[in-house]
Amino acid sequence: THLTQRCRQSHHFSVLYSIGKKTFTANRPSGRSEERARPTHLGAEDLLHSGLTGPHRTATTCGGVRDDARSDASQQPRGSWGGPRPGAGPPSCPPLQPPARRSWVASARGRRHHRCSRSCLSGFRVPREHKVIIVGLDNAGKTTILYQFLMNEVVHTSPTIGSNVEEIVVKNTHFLMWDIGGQESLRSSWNTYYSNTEFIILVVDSIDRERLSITKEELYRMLAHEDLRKAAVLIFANKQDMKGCMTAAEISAYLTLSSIKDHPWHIQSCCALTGEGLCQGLEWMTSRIGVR
Ligand SMILES: Nc1nc2c(ncn2[C@@H]2O[C@H](COP(=O)(O)OP(=O)(O)OP(=O)(O)O)[C@@H](O)[C@H]2O)c(=O)[nH]1
Ligand SMILES: [Mg+2]
Repeated sequence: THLTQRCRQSHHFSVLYSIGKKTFTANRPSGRSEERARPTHLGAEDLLHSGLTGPHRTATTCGGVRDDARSDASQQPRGSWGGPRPGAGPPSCPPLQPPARRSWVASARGRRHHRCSRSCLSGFRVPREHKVIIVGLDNAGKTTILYQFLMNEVVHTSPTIGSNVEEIVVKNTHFLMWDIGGQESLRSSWNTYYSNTEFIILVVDSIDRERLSITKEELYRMLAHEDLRKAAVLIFANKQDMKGCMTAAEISAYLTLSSIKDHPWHIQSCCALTGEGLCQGLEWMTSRIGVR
């Protein structure tokens, strides 16, 4: 049952079925692992106040919710399963009960299954899903963040080839989150995920100063794309546990976020390993729903 649930959520429905066992278990290659600094204490209060928001004016051109927004998985490119490896320590299936210490709920149900049971059995209206893409350079922590949202724990990851998709429910708001592989060779295909996107989550590795210029290029390329004209941007300054990391304010200055006037944006420092800062980011997203 667990494997079936996981397969329903994955793009690789048929591939995983053909495997039939947990042979997709693999750890991140050792070359990708990082030496972790001893986590510094990041209080929830610190992180709560370590976010910056823009644009600083009446948001008449802000994206908010698009009426035509539909999250249709069938329109999306097929990608490889680069998500957490169920045999690598954490449970192979998300918990069916929401995590107790967060106010939001991660849905473990596959989208198709979810829709069918709601509409066929109970007659409730199918909740509208808000499409989110999670982008950023490789090794930034995108997949780790996605599964922190979903399972409230750290999973072992391997570089994502293609994408992972999960439904996250926050205070009755349904987000369909696409975590897209960030390796250089994959970035040119990010645009195939853009249609109907309401939120961009850009994950920055706050210790990776050398590649921040590449992140900046990618950010402005995305903002110029017609399909993302109305998208709001949440920037996660991830890996705040690492010694010598850049602060959210430094990253904001480098990325010249204050110059972005035509997209609502918010930068939030976080640590995907502890989950600190992630809720604040999600709260900003939910606060944008319905804002025009
Ligand atoms: N120290 C620290 N390590 C982190 C944090 N978030 C993620 N990592 C580690 O960073 C590495 C890369 O994480 P992933 O989530 O796989 O990165 P990704 O952005 O999905 O990478 P691609 O799939 O290749 O695009 C893993 O070893 C994670 O454990 C964090 O907040 N702090
Ligand atoms: Mg990944």
